[in-house]
Order: sequence, then C-alpha cells, then structure tokens
Amino acid sequence: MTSTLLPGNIVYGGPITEREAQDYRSLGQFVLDKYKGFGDQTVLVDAVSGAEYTASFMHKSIVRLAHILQKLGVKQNDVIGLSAENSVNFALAMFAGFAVGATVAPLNVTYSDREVDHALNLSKPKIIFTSKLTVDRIAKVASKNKFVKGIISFSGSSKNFKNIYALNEMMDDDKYTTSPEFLSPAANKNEDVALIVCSSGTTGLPKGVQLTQMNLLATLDSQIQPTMIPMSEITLLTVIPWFHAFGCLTLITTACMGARLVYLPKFEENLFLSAIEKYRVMMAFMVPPLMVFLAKHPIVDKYDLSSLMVLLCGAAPLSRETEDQIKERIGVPFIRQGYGLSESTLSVLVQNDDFCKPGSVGVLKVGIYAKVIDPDTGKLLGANERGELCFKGDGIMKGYIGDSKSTQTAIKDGWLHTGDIGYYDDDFEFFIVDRIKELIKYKGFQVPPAEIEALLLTHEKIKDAAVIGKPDEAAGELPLAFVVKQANVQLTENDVIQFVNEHASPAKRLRGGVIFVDEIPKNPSGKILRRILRNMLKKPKSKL
Ligand SMILES: Nc1ncnc2c1ncn2[C@@H]1O[C@H](COP(=O)(O)OP(=O)(O)OP(=O)(O)O)[C@@H](O)[C@H]1O
Ligand SMILES: O=C(O)[C@H]1CSC(c2nc3ccc(O)cc3s2)=N1
Ligand SMILES: [Mg+2]
Repeated sequence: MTSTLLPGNIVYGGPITEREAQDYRSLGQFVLDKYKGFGDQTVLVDAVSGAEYTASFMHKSIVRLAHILQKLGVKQNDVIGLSAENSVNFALAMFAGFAVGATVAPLNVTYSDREVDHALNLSKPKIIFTSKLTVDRIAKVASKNKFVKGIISFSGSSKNFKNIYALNEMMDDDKYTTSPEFLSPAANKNEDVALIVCSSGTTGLPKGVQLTQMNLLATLDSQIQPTMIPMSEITLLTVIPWFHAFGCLTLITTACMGARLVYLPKFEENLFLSAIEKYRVMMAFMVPPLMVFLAKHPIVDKYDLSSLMVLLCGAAPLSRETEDQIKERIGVPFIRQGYGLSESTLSVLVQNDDFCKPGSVGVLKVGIYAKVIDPDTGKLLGANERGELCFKGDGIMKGYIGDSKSTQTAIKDGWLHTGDIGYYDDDFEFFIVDRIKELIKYKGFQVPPAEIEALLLTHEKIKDAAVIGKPDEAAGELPLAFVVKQANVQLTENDVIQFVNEHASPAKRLRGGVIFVDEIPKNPSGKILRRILRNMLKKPKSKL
C-alpha cells in the first residue's frame, strides 16, 4: 500500500481492508478461536527448556485459566497485573485475562520496589501474576496496597503476602472447571481497555498507557497481511520483553497468525545465537543493542545464522552503519526498521520491500494518518521539513490512566503528539531525527544527539556512545560524548574530538568534551537513559 497526501499536508497510509478482528465479539474470543483453529501446530517454543506448546494446548489452558479467574471473582474490566519474564505462563495469563474481558497490566520485571509501587498505583490490579523471579518483590509491595486481593504465582511463594495461589495447583484442580469451552463476554471494544502498558520511562516516570480492545484488534487487522509462506511455516524469535508494548504486541500478533514463536526469558549471547541455529529462525524481533551485538561481537561467527531472512528492529534509533555491518557479516537479506510508541500500540511506520532507504523507519502502516508540525507554532509542514511527528488512527491509545493532564498534552483533537522530531521525503518515507526533549541547544542550533552517536559508532575503536548537552553560560549547551572503547584499544579524548570535527558540521563538535565510561545506561529496549548521564555530570563522582 502506498501512502497518499491529503489536503493540509496530511499523509495517509491507506485503509485497513481486513476487518476480521475488529468485527469480533471481543479480543479474548478472537485469540481463543484463533488458537482453537490452529490445532496441533506448535506456536510457542521455550528456547531455554526446549519445551514446545501447541495451539490446542494454549486454547485448553486459556479456557481453564479463564474459568479459574472467574471463580476468583475477576470481572469484566477488572485489572490483572502480570510481572514475569517471557514464558508460556506469561502468555496464558495474558490471554486468559483477555478471555474474561479483564484489563492486563504487564510490569517490568527489573523494576525496583519504588517503581513497582508507582506502576501498581497507576493500574491498581486486583490480582497479580508473578514468576519465581518476581513473587517476593511483588508480594512485598502488594502488601502495602489494599487494592491487591490476590497473587497467582507461576512458581515459588513469599511470606510477604497472605493470599498467594499456585497456578499449577489450580490448573490441575477440577474444582474450578472441566468445561472445554469458554465464551468471552461481549466487549465495548472502543472503551474496554485490554492492556495498560508502562511507557519506558525514558523522559520521566513511566506512564500507564491504556490500549483498548479496538486498538489491538485494529492493529491485528493491519498486521495480518497475506504472506507468500504460510505463517504456520514461519519461525520467529523474540527476546523483546513481553512486559513492554513492542514485545507484548509481537506475542499477540504472532499468536493470532499461528506462527511458531521461539522466545527467550532474557538475552544471553549463546542462547540467542544457538536458538536461531537450532530452530532455523527466519525472522527475529530486535532492538538496536541486539543489532550492534550481531554486527560487532566475535562470538557471532561461531553459529550458523543462515536461516535468518528478516530482522525487524525498532524502539530506538538504529544506525545505517550497523545495518550495513550486519548485512555484510551475516548476509541477512532484509533488515526492516519500524517506529512506534507504547501510545500507538505497535509500530505506525515500518519499512517494506518497496520503501527501505538506509536510515529510514519506513512508511505509514494502513489505517494510520500522519502530519509533521512546527512544535512551536503548530504550522503544518511538508515533505523534507523537520518537525514534530503526529499520528492519528485506530491504534492510538485511549489515554494515560489517572493522568488526564498528560493525556490532553499528548492527544490533541485525536492527534497523538509524539515528542519526536522527524520528516518524510518525497516518497513519504519517514526519518526520525531525535526527541524534542533530547535536542542539544547550541547557540540556537538544535543538535540531535542521535546523529553524533551514529557517527561515533562508525569509529572502529568505539564500542558504544551517548551524547548529551553540557550546560554552558554562553552557548546554552555544548555537545558532550560519553564513550565506551572497544577492548584493548588506545583512544584519547582528543582522538574522539578530532574524529567528530572531521566528519560533522561545526555545531555538532564535541565542545563539551568526552568522558570515557564502561557502559552506556540503557533500558531493555535499548533507549539511552540520558537523564542518568545528565545526573552524572552534576555529580561527577558517580560511576557508571
Ligand atoms: N525506530 C525508532 N527509531 C528511533 N526512535 C524510536 C524508534 N522506535 C521508537 N522510538 C522511540 O521510542 C519512543 C517510544 O518508546 P516507548 O513508548 O517505549 O517509551 P519512551 O517514549 O521511550 O518512554 P517515556 O514515554 O516513558 O519517556 C518513541 O517516542 C521514539 O522516541
Ligand atoms: O510492526 C512491526 O513489524 C515491528 C517493527 S518495529 C515495531 C515496533 N513496535 C513498537 C511498539 C512500541 C514501541 O514503543 C516501539 C515499537 S517499534 N514493530
Ligand atoms: Mg514516550
């Protein structure tokens, strides 16, 4: 589908012609019926244990767990928390939540007590699913929040909370149900919230993004395109955390397509590479740090990755150089960048066979409208003009839970204002420049840190880099680079400064200097946590 330009410089990705999912009774029923239809196909593979799960196993288990949730008093639109790493039980808990018409609130398993408390007080879950890894911390924080009535643990328990059920015991106990079927309650799809996902907390405290059943159903209809190879013969791999919007939606979309999804609970170099080799993985969902790993790490040469056809990368900037290095080294035929926000359900822009210029994030998906505006005046901009990206469409969130002020700031007359600066070219292919909040203001110039970082990553002695603005009385801010050197190399601050001087325009020079560090602080999806670096500047003693 090619984009069109509507009056007022509005770019349109075209209509979603498919309506199977959107016209369904509910999201939960859609997933149940899809799984039932795929029968004995393998749909999930645990890369650690090697366990394989068929669609009929998933269907039967979701039905059973849905009955259990109802017996525990979970009603339509109640909130269920889900704090676990990628696992078959994560998928069962989420889909059973959808089946009973509840709202599912995934929680980042690396959250501290304070962050768990913040997230719980956003979504206020009645029941929380936990894994062995998270049960103790969740129990401790839940005991301080009266709205939590019960915890269902995949394994392990805790003395910190009285009402903890063991999932496996309940699943084996026929007192709950032996009925082979379950009818999901009919949903008010535009209002009923399916997911409350926490944004990544890159620019501040995470926000509770409410995604309605229709947000997900429309995304499913836009995503499920006819493919040459039947989806049942496609093996995908994901290590993207399912508690994050990107990971969660890849689980849901692949489940509804009947593909075989190999998952990892967390990234481990050998496990990641051996899973690709062992399961002959064809497509992998990626984030930039994983792409940099594939491009640069020596261990990659030890594995046969020849089955890889497509790498789908998003969530943070991917440099063209990294893309080229991977193609050169591994020969992956297709690297597809996508751009999305928690607030847009899944990606709104994604590259395809016809639109995949190096460094672009692709073109609009069907059902999505875009406009680029001057962030100061609101003026509608045209092709090749840099401004704030705004999107409208069926995947745009209902709003931030408990925060109408931030919702009104983010969504104005139906348009999601992303806070990202970008532009589209004459072919309506989009390019992300940076975030408004991250731009370095040097003497009136707006310097995008991502551009200097991409340049620094091309230096053979530099393993990773992050650039921020160092406050300066005269100039406002001076670009300053935090640099991680490759192992056993000689590299001075002046070498780095000279390198940028030779390759970048004057405003982008590292007048703020260079600080060598052991690692760049990032969140799981590879976003640089610049606020941590800014704090480091204020307190130089703090170590990274
Ligand atoms: N392909 C991409 N290239 C560059 N940036 C991207 C890409 N995909 C996503 N992003 C960035 O990720 C953001 C969406 O990320 P997410 O919703 O996970 O939370 P966040 O915006 O990082 O955190 P918070 O909103 O809590 O500050 C986008 O606004 C954009 O800045
Ligand atoms: O839609 C796709 O095929 C893949 C390509 S990259 C992508 C992304 N989805 C999201 C969702 C939320 C978010 O914060 C970032 C991304 S990138 N989705
Ligand atoms: Mg955001």
